[in-house]
Amino acid sequence: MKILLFGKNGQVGWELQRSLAPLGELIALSSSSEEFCGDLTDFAGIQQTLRLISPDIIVNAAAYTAVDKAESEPERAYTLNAQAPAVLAQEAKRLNAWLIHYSTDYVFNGHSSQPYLETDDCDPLSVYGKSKLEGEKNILTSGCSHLIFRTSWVYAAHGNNFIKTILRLAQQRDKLTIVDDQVGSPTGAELIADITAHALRMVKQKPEVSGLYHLTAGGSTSWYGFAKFILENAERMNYQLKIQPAALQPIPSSDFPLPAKRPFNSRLNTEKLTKTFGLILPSWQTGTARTLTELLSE
Ligand SMILES: NC(=O)C1=CN([C@@H]2O[C@H](COP(=O)(O)OP(=O)(O)OC[C@H]3O[C@@H](n4cnc5c(N)ncnc54)[C@H](OP(=O)(O)O)[C@@H]3O)[C@@H](O)[C@H]2O)C=CC1
Ligand SMILES: Cc1cn([C@H]2C[C@H](O)[C@@H](COP(=O)(O)OP(=O)(O)O[C@H]3O[C@@H](C)C(=O)[C@@H](O)[C@H]3O)O2)c(=O)[nH]c1=O
Ligand SMILES: [Mg+2]
Repeated sequence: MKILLFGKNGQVGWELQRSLAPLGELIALSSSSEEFCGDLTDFAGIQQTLRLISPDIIVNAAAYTAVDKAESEPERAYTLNAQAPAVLAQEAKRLNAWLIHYSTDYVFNGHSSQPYLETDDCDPLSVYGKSKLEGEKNILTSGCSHLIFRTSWVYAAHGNNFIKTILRLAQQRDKLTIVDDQVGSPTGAELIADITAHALRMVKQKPEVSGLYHLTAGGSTSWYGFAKFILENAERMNYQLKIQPAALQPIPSSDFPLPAKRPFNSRLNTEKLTKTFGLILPSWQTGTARTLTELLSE
């Protein structure tokens, strides 16, 4: 089995390099790869790469993920998040290959009080969310076999994320205010990569699993709850903090204006995933604690 991975240096891409390696021949590309074009803004180059390699499975971990910057750079966000997946899907269809892709909780408006189902209506509030939703639709309508995993609040030891931002700010600032009215599930890139590999072991025997799945860690919290958990663990691990966990200040989103609007409710219902693939999803605290150990014991 030949697997072609795009976006190998991102949070999820990095972990996929590890989790997909035992499944077959893995070719992992970044935007600056030299032997094959891995730049998803170069559609002709990507098409050529796919035709030369002719993979059985295409995994797309590359994306435009700068949520606020996307508001002023919509063309680039749409190129990477909507049009590039369409090119990958067309080629997957042609090659009879599977396309594995990732999407986001930000496709929802967050007005619901329940965790969102795959069948719930989408209504993204931001350019990032809109561009990701268009990417999903382009894959669905292409007719290729696919797995689209919608995940949320991704962190990892490798890459940039909320955990690293909070650890840095807690060493620099005297005061830290964190929004407490947006809730979701912080999800480790390790978990996403491991579940991707698990699912890929099944697709050959069960092609009917093709579809869209919500994939997050278990449980939920607010960004404030996430930050507090990070600092409590960091303190226990003797990480020098200028701000103690109890000094973090919960605030409403309205007190933290940003260019992009975020959903208040980002919780995703993951039953379709756990039932289809026979999985149990560990709590967000388990993965976060593990990543903190990895980061702070270096
Ligand atoms: N981060 C999050 O909180 C969440 C992410 N997701 C989704 O999960 C997926 C993985 O996200 P995550 O790992 O966090 O993303 P990262 O931001 O960590 O990585 C994105 C990767 O995309 C690559 N990339 C950017 N531009 C290009 C390009 N022109 N050609 C090829 N690659 C490019 C970057 O590589 P390079 O540096 O080489 O340009 C980078 O490695 C994405 O689909 C994202 O939308 C979903 C929910 C939450
Ligand atoms: C740094 C910081 C952030 N915040 C708030 C702002 C925002 O509402 C929330 C999270 O901030 P961030 O900018 O880190 O997160 P954001 O970029 O919105 O994260 C999103 O990324 C994309 C790619 C996704 O797909 C989503 O699932 C989600 O993970 O925390 C504070 O309240 N205080 C702070 O000091
Ligand atoms: Mg961000």
